This record gives sequence, C-alpha cells and structure tokens, in this order.
Amino acid sequence: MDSLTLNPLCRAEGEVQLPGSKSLSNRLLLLAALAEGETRITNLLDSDDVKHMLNALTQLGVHYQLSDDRRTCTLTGTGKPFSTDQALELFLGNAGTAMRPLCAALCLGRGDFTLTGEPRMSERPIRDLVDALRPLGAEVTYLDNDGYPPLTLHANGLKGGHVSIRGNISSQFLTALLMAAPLAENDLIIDVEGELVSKPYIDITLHSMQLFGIKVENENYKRFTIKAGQTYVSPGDVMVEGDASSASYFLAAAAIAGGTVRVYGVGSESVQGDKAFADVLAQMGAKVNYGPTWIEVSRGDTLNGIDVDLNAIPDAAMTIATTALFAQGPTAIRNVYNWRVKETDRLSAMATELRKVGADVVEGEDFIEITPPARLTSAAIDTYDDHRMAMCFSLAAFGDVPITINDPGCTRKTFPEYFDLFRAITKTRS
Ligand SMILES: O=C(O)C1=C[C@@H](OP(=O)(O)O)[C@@H](O)[C@H](O)C1
Ligand SMILES: C=C(OP(=O)(O)O)C(=O)O
Repeated sequence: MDSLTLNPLCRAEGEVQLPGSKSLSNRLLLLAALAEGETRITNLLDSDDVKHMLNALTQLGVHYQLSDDRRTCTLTGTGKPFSTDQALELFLGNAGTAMRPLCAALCLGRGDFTLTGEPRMSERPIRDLVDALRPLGAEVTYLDNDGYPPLTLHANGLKGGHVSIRGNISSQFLTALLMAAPLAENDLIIDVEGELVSKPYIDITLHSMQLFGIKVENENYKRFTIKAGQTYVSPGDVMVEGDASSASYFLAAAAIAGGTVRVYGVGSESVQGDKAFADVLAQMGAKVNYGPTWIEVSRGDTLNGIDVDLNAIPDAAMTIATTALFAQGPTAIRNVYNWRVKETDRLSAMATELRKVGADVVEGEDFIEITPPARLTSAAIDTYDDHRMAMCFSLAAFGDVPITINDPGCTRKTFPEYFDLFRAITKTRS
C-alpha cells in the first residue's frame, strides 16, 4: 500500500480555490438529468463520487458533454423519469449521494435496476428509505443482506400519498424522497420521525430543487408536502459552490499553526451547513472572517478545547477531532452516532488513530472525547479507505513529528488533489 510521510509543519498561509461541492455536484447532475432542457453545470467536482453518478447517468441513456478538465458538464434532460427494457446494473462505488437519491429516483420509471457498490456500501444502511418507498409502490429486492445494498428495483412508478421516514440514521434518505417526489403520480406528504441528523443537507436539497423550479412546503423539517404535476425545468447555467467540508482542513491548519488561510468558493452566502465549521473554530479561539464567497481564519491567542454537539455537520466534525490535538484541554464531540455508518466506523477509526499519536480518547456510542498529549507521537495513520481520515490526519503534522498517512489516494472519493493543495499552504519546519 502506498503511503505519504509529512514532515513536521510549522505554519499555514495562503489562499485555496476550493473544488466544487460533492453534495451539490451529485444533486445538480441528477436533477438536470430529470429536467426538461439543457443545463450547463460549472465548477463540477471531479472525484470518484461524481464519476459514479456520471457513469450511472451514461448507462441510463442521459446525454451529456464534459469539458476537458471535467469541471463543466452540459447535460440534456428529457423531463421524464428513467426507463429501461434491459435490466441495468449500476455500480455506485461508496457514494451515498449517488446510491440513496438514485434508489428513489429510479423507482419513478419503468424497468429493473440493480444498484451495487464497493464492499463498504453493502454495510451502509438503506432500509429506512426502502421502507418509505414500498408503500408508494416500489418493488425492491435485497440481493445479499436485508436493509443493505446491493438491491434490485423493479420500477413501475411511484404513487404518492403519505409516508414517514426515520431521520436519525442519514438525511440522504429524506433527500432521496424529496428529489423523487415531484414526479410521483399524486401529491406526497413526508413526515420525519425522530431527530433529523445532518439537517443542513436538507437545505442543500431544497435549494437544488428550487433552482429547477420545484416548490416544497416545509413545516419545520417535520413534514414536507410536494404537489404532483410539477416538472423539473432546467435553470440553464448553474455554478457549483466550493466544497465546505473540503474547506475545513485548510481553515483548521490556520487555526492550529498561525498564519492566515483564506478559502474561496464558500462564504456567508453558502447554502452548505458545513460553513458553520468556521464558527466552531471561532468558539475554540480562532479568528474568523467571512465574505460572501470566502472564509478566512487565523490563529487566535489560544486554541481551547470545547464540548459541542456536531450532529448538523458530521463531515466537518471529523476535522475538529484532529484540531483538538492542538487545543488546551479536552474536546468532546457529541451526537455523532451516524459516524458509525459512513465510509468506515468513524468513531472507532478516529479513536484508534488519535491514540496512535498519543491522545487520550474516550469513545462513546455517539460521542468522542479527546484529551491532547503534551507532545504528539510520530505514527503511521491507517485511513480505512476513508478520505476524511486521510485529510484530517494531515493536520497531525503540526505536532513537531513526522506523520505517515497510509493510502493517501483514498482522498479521490471527494478531493483527489488534496495533498497538493495542503502542501501549497503549509510550511515545513526547517
Ligand atoms: O446529502 C449529502 O450530500 C450528505 C449528507 C451527509 O450524510 P448523512 O445525512 O448520512 O449524515 C454527509 O455526511 C454526506 O457526506 C453528504
Ligand atoms: C459521508 C460521506 O459521504 P457519502 O456521501 O458517501 O455519505 C462523506 O463524504 O464524508
């Protein structure tokens, strides 16, 4: 296995143009494919998760053109759901933003669609979504284990009506239902049961649907009503914002090390909940400035440990876990149960790797408490095929010791060029 050793770093300084948001890229591609007319999507993310969505659309017969740098996609939708005479098998890697939304959207059409992915995808739950789709007329067969991909959809349209969906495992289930809803035969009312995890991602969904002309009635994120008879209509040109989760590593580097880092592509006007990561850094003592499309962070007088509920921003929350290595006092990150069902069991992986660099860690069922060591220990960090483990632990190189990242290439899921950009804004201790 490949590895990358980062020599001790002492400073972060510079500007980063962020790659496009994964969440927006995959939503806009799917909605453009379902929409009437031609959509030109700019600043599209070029990463594995997006490639899986694009490959699926190709197999579904969608016509699109990618620019040479793969960051502009011009796509012509038919305004109709996807249908096929021949059974299709779509391989979706480990992309939750492809698996869950496609699972619902494909039920709108006609034909047999099998959705598969990498081995880890077969351990990521999908039951809550399937259980909500079945009363709407979806026929779904699990191929290996009940409640998990791979699965086959025997699609024959979705009826509409009134369904409930559990909100506490993944917001992507609700996102999937919402995006399919306007093309159901009748109005759809969706009730959300229990806590809604990762709530700001629902705003990304509603924003994306609104761009394509869809109206959704939102009663406090508890009930959503979507009228039938609406069609997705192309907005023409649409630009993908920079990825707010990808911004977190650069901003944290400045908060830890001194120097000032500004990221472009995400700012106060962003629709992504992960922009709030910068507020968490401010709570720890960092200096934060926002412009409409940029965020700038510098180190404050001290960096303090905090006790926070990060249920709303589980991806950026991982970056707080490694930032905590440099804080004064312990940090507790609470209400992140669903870390366990992502690219890996992130609560367990994070605890194991933080201990390797010398932290004292308590791993709870849905929280993690990190007490930083007086001095970090040099270590080889395992990344569990989890892009965020690799990116988070690059920050450990600010601890005066070399840090080796095993399988750094796993960042290809959302951020293939991460280590080049990280190197460009960090200075090695001489
Ligand atoms: O809808 C989305 O784009 C996402 C929602 C979140 O997942 P959960 O809702 O499963 O927490 C997030 O972790 C994921 O990276 C992207
Ligand atoms: C959880 C993540 O991805 P996915 O979209 O596959 O759920 C992530 O990017 O951290």
